[in-house]
Amino acid sequence: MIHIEGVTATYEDVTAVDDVSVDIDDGQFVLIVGANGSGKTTFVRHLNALLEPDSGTVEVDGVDVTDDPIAARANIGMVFQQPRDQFVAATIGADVAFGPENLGFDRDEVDRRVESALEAVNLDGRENDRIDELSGGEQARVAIAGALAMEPSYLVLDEPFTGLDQPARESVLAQLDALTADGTGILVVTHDLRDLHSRADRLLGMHDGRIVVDGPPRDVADELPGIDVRVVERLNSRVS
Ligand SMILES: Nc1ncnc2c1ncn2[C@@H]1O[C@H](COP(=O)(O)OP(=O)(O)OP(=O)(O)O)[C@@H](O)[C@H]1O
Repeated sequence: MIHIEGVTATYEDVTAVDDVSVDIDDGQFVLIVGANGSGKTTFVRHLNALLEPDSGTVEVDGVDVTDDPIAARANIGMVFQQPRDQFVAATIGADVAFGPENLGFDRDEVDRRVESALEAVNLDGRENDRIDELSGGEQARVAIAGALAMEPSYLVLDEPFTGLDQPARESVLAQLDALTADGTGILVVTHDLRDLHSRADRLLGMHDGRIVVDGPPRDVADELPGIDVRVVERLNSRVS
């Protein structure tokens, strides 16, 4: 379980996350929505200690993530909005191997994880392809494979659909379905609820750094316009 208690995060005079407390159960599929600047990215970057809170704590399975950031990053994989920014190697295989290598696994275990992660995103056999020659959709899948190779309990994806065409979008959605079926917890930061609300167990809506909406997507649909989240399709019968 991820246990977040009283987390506040500021950038100089801006309070980006304001006293947030929330628990996220294992295997949950959670959407995190909110207007631009509501604090979503800052919030999720605390979950694996990429950012340290000014006050409050984040615990994963009872361990404070700032006490053991390496364990936190092994437990909570993160895929960023611009996958290009997170690649560390020139080829697919080297990039996906980087995380498990850093965790100190031996060659056989690294190879097994790379193979399994690439298979999961339908890029098996493409280890030697150059990342800069891939399409945007393929790059998104390499970024997901890089996170999967850590075999995390949770995968956090920040705006994973930005810039993806429909086939690439569907491929990422299929990937999320497979992970859900395997029991991996999924947290998706998104502006775009299309195809996602029916998959998610829970929606967290942020406004001015606080979580002000929390519930199953269908039950909270009519609270979304109040936090400037556009309801792009009918989420329940009361929304027009
Ligand atoms: N590196 C930074 N330095 C200063 N202020 C920042 C920084 N990053 C974010 N902020 C501010 O913190 C607040 C929350 O930003 P954050 O990016 O977390 O929100 P968001 O909901 O993810 O927004 P978006 O949907 O636009 O990505 C905003 O007011 C933003 O301007």
